[in-house]
Amino acid sequence: MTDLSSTTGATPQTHSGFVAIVGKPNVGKSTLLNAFLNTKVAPTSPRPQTTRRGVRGIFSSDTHQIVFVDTPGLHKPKDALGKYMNQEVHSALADVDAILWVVDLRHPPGEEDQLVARQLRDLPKPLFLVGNKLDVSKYPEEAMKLYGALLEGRTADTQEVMLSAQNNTTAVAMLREQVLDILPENPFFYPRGAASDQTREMWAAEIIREEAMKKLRDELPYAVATRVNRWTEREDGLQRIEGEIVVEKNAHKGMVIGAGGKQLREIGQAARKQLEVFLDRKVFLGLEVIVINGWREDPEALRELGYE
Ligand SMILES: Nc1nc2c(ncn2[C@@H]2O[C@H](COP(=O)(O)OP(=O)(O)OP(=O)(O)O)[C@@H](O)[C@H]2O)c(=O)[nH]1
Repeated sequence: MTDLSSTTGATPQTHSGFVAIVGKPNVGKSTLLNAFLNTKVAPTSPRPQTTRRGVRGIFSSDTHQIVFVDTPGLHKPKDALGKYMNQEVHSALADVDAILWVVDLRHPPGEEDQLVARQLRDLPKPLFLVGNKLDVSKYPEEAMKLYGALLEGRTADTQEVMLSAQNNTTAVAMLREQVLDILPENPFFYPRGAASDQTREMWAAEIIREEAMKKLRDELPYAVATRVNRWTEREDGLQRIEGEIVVEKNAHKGMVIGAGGKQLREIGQAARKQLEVFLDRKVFLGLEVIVINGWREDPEALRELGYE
């Protein structure tokens, strides 16, 4: 990056743009986003399809701003929620200036990667193929070649990077620099200090959902949504947050609450701990489980829960 302002005396030109992070579920997209920003704006969990909304994370330097659009993992949809998630990916790709395609170097490409590659091959936008989980991959170079081959014939700018989003802050910072370098000349889209466009309530609800998804078994993790309805701050700094875990059937309610309320308590404790770390404040977290029948197939309920 060259800053001409010191030699010309002109106001420094700003560069900014939207960059989508795409890839199949569970490859580490949200982990990479959080690493780019050195903070937690997106939920991560060992379960695929944790991310449901195109969360935006924002990184700003003096002259450059990247607005990251973290997308849900592209997959074959099974229900209206799944369709919503895939649409989020399509619209993210149409609106961005560059794309980061994250792949898991532990495995060769599968059907879902081919699905992603098909969407990316003819897209006339700069692309970074990011081979992630380098720390735990046995044959990273071989895997990377196979992923690269899926893009054969692509004419737009394509760069390849292998790294570990979880453990390699230097490589992540270098990739961020490469992305900054290709941003078009634009005014900043967000204030310099902003890290995300989510409200604090949406952010907290996603942390609660992350903890719920980690604890729940079988299909249940995908049948829960979360929201935060009240957030008040006491004079001594205590944050009082009241949230709901939404399930789609009465029968699921007890499964989330667990015997004697044990499981709900554990979800609440884990979420509260995370919230306290990130807010650096004491948190009281009240959690309730409510039923909205068949919410995953109900457009109105999906809207109400913020999936629109
Ligand atoms: N060993 C290792 N694990 C990683 C790395 N990056 C991510 N993970 C783990 O991979 C899992 C999935 O990470 P996420 O960031 O939630 O993946 P995602 O692609 O956003 O997943 P979806 O929300 O399903 O689309 C988590 O358990 C992460 O801790 C890495 O570089 N190395």
